[in-house]
Parts: sequence; C-alpha cells; structure tokens
Amino acid sequence: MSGPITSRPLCTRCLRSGASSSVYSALLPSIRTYSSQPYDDHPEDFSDIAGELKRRKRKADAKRRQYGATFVDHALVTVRGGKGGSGAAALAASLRGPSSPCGGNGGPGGSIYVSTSSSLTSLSTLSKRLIGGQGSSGSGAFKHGRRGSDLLIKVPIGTIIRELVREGEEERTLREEGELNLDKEERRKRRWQKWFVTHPAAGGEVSNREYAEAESLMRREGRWVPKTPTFEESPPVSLDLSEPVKEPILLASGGSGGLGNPFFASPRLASRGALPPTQTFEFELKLLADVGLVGFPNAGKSTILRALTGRKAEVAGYQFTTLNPQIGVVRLWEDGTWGGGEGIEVVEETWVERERDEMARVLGEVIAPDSVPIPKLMGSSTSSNGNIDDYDKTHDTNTSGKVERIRFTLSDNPGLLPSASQNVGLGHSFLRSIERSPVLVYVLDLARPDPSDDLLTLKHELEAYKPGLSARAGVIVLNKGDGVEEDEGKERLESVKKVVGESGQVVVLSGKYGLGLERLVALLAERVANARLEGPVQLDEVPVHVAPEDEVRRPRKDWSRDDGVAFGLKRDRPDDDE
Ligand SMILES: Nc1nc2c(ncn2[C@@H]2O[C@H](COP(=O)(O)OP(=O)(O)OP(=O)(O)O)[C@@H](O)[C@H]2O)c(=O)[nH]1
Ligand SMILES: [Mg+2]
Repeated sequence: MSGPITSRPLCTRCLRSGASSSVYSALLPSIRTYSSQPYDDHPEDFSDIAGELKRRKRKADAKRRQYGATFVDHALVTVRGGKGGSGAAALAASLRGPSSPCGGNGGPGGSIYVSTSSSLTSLSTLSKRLIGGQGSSGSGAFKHGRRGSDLLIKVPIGTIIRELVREGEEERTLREEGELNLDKEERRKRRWQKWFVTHPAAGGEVSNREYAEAESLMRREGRWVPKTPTFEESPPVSLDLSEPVKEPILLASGGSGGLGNPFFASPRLASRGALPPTQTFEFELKLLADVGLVGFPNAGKSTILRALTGRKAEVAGYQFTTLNPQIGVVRLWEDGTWGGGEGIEVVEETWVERERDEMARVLGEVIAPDSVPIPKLMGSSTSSNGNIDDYDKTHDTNTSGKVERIRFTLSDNPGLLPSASQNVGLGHSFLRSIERSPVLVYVLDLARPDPSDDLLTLKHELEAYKPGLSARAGVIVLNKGDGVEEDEGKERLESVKKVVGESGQVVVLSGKYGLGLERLVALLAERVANARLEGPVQLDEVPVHVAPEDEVRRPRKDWSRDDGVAFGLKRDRPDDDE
C-alpha cells in the first residue's frame, strides 16, 4: 500500500510551483504526492513507484469489476402523476337556518415533465419510479386544497422516450373487480366507497340512492373518473429529444382534485381526488455529438478531448478511466485559430491536478502549473526549447473581435474492447452512443507495438455492430507521438497508412502536449461541415446481436498490454499482487 510520503526529495514534476521546496517539505506529511510518470529526478524512489503502480492497478481492477455500471443508456421508468386531494364534506353552522355545505375542493396532483440538460451524458440519474406530488385535501369554509408539486426529469440531449404501458384507474378497477369475482351490486358499492368521502358527523349511513345520484351528477358534469384512452384511441407518447428542449414537455398529468360537498348540495358527500394512469416509459440514450472518439482503453481519448475542448474529462494511466461519454465543444475562427474551454495547458493526469489544487487549498494561493519540457513530435522538424510558451500557438481562447467559422461537439467515449459488438465490456451501450455521430475518429496509441492491428480490430468491431459504421471514421489519430523513437514511429505510421489506404487521413499528434492538434481540428471541421450538408444521420433500427446471458458485460478473452496489465479479466479473478 502506498501511503503518505514523509521523507523524500521534492519531485519537480509532481509539484510544479514556484514556491520554495521548504514550504512543501513542511506540508509533505499531510499530502500524498505521486509522480505521473518520470521519476528521473530522483530514481531512488522505487518504493513509491511500486506503490503508485499498485494503487493504479487496484483502481483499474475496481473499474473493470464495475463494468461500466455508471453509464446507463437504457432505462424503464414507471411514471404516475400525483393523486388529486379529496374534496371536503363540511357544514357551516348557521344560527338562523339549517347548516349549509361548505367543503372546499381538493388540490390537483402534480404533473411530471421532462426536459434536457447539456451537462448530462448518462441516464443514471433517473429513478425507476416517479410519482408527482399529491394534492392536499380541501377543508371547511370553502378552503381548496393545494396543488401537488410537479416533477421535472432531466435527461441528456439525444434521449428517446417511448411509452410502453398505460393503465388508468378505470382499467385498474376493472382488473381488480375481475380478480375478486364481484357481482354487479358489490362492484357499485365498492366504487362508491372508493370514490366518495363522507362527513363523519353528518349523521347516518349514506344511502345507495344518495350515492347513485351523486355518481350520475358527476357523470353528467364529466367529473366521474374518465376512462384512460387506449393506445388505439390515443397513440403512445414518443419523443426524440435530439435538440435542447426550450419548454419542459408534459409526460404525465396529475389527477384532478376531488369535489367538495357544495357540488353535490349534500351535507355528507364529497368526492375523492383522481388517481392518474400509471405509465411505463422506455428511455434510451443515443448521444449526439458531431464527432465521436473511438479507441481502446488508455489510447488517450480523454486527453484529446481535454486538449481540444477543455472539458474536464478524467485522464489517468489505467484502463476504463472513462465510464460515461463526455462531450465538449471545439470552436474554429476565421483566422484559423481554434479553442474551447479553458485554453492552453499541458494535459496532466487528473490526480496531478487534484493534488495541485489540494496544495493550493492548503497554501491559500493559486499555484500555476510549472513549465514543462515539451518533447518533439515524431516526424516534426521543429525542435522545442521545452517551454509551455511554445505550446501550440493556434490554440486560442481569446474570442474578442473574432468571427467564428464553425463550432462542433466532440464526444469522448469509454474504451472499446475486442468483442464489444457482442456486448463485451461496455459493449452495446458504448456503440449505441456513437451511432449518431456523423464523423468518427479512431484514436490509436502509437506507443503500442502494432497500432495497425488495433485499427483492424476497431474497424471489425464497428462493422460487426452496424455495417457501414466504420466508414464514418475517416480520420485516424496516432496519439502519443511524443514518446516514440523516430524510426519505430515511422514504421508504425506506415503500417497504419497501409491499412487505411485511400479511405482516410492519418494524423500523428500528442494530446498530452498539444502537438499536431491544428491539423486534426482542420480535418474535423471540414468533415463536420460536409456531414452537416448531408443532413442528420439516419438511424435505422439495427438488429443487434444479443449475447447469451453469461457473456453479457463479461469479456471473453484476455487482451494483454505490453506491460502485462491485462484487459478483460474475469470478474472473480483474484488480484495477482495482493
Ligand atoms: N506521453 C503521452 N502520454 C499521453 C498522451 N495522451 C495521453 N497520454 C497518457 O495516456 C494515459 C491514458 O490517457 P487517457 O486520456 O485517460 O486515455 P483514454 O483513452 O481516455 O482511456 P480510457 O478512459 O480508459 O478509455 C494517461 O496517462 C495520459 O497522460 C500523449 O499524447 N503523450
Ligand atoms: Mg478516457
């Protein structure tokens, strides 16, 4: 286990700040510091490296065990508007004449609305059962009950909602009566008791005649519980929320409030509030982004998203860091500069930033990232003098006086595993989420020995899920172009180009150090503009291969990385190092 580090020299890479090291030394006992990669400043810290690796492996295993449980792209939700409050059966005492009915009506039940939120990318926040607030009952002196509170469900843009089942009060009652095998008279009595409130102090039993008169009065006035229309009479709700919703859309209305006894001109009868129909809705998420990043775990998709859009996607050196798709916005201006989010920085692993924030919190001052030596991008002739000021000059967040040429959305997705098309790993949920992106980008790790092999596997998985899907990925990114030897890198680039042929463009870049991004932005902008001219992607219903129960969300085979960390370990496989 790696714990707090108490006596080690300050690593300039993990605590980059201008503050004096003595300040940090004083704080070190309370702060855990790990270096992301290079420990070359103090190679004697081997114990920490081992600790850090163990910590990462544990985290990766935990994530793998979850199998993406936080990404929910399909949900069945039972929804019912709130029940109306009961009317009151009250009498106003009068000194001169007989007392008169003065019960107020019940308040209507709350309704359920749906709206979109651009910050959501999963349906995991949806409850299985949603019920609107109940209206409160009326009371004496003509006091009407309060309306029940409405519920607003927020879903990500790209959610499709379909109504599957609808059962109203009338149908429910009929079903119950059928089950109880009641005769006609018993049914009527049961309904009256269910539908009317009686005044406890108004004396005597309510006669059948009184009930019957009250019922026919309600029917005449259209206040008796209405029959819920069947799907033939009124088609089921079907919504495709592919655009942000301006006004919340009504999914289920609340029940009307009951009537007070003045309606019946009766001293002892009032009606109960209506119980609205129970509806079951299917929510399905098909995320909408102009460009979708597709790649194996750890290829650097989240790093690229952060570098291009500033969206705070988690970046870490273990697989399945991303479990929910993330969407960011890229903006390209007429002068050729581009930007998004917070702007220029070397994309660190998220834990480095967290610790810097923690340090800033303890010190009470903002800690700027220190200069980071920027390595050379493979194949580029320009050498860097290793300062953050040399960072990609075309990335600019200053928008003043600029004319925007195009703006597009980019989605980072969970890592794909071989056999994802058979629902292994995050499987279909992940593939469904990229289905709507007209432009796809394969992200490959140039540091892996055979990226062309990875490309073939990715292509195969997309084709197996939906024929033609892989053709949308015309841009192939070879990421981590900063860390490879020139010869080795060129060889890998050539092998990828051979697989790609004429069908796509290959870009070598470094998401982490922001090198080579301008070419990627230009290519994506062109492709997105063309795709927009062609119109939205047609979503024909794809017959999806459903894997047998025991294969679902369970990787079939190990897919090992060079460093020995295996993908797709079985859920119950014991930890090797613990
Ligand atoms: N040297 C170098 N490292 C990079 C580069 N891009 C990403 N990395 C590192 O690669 C690791 C994985 O990066 P992520 O962006 O989290 O990868 P991912 O594809 O989103 O991974 P998953 O979410 O698990 O699918 C992190 O340690 C990054 O710092 C790069 O261009 N150069
Ligand atoms: Mg990621």
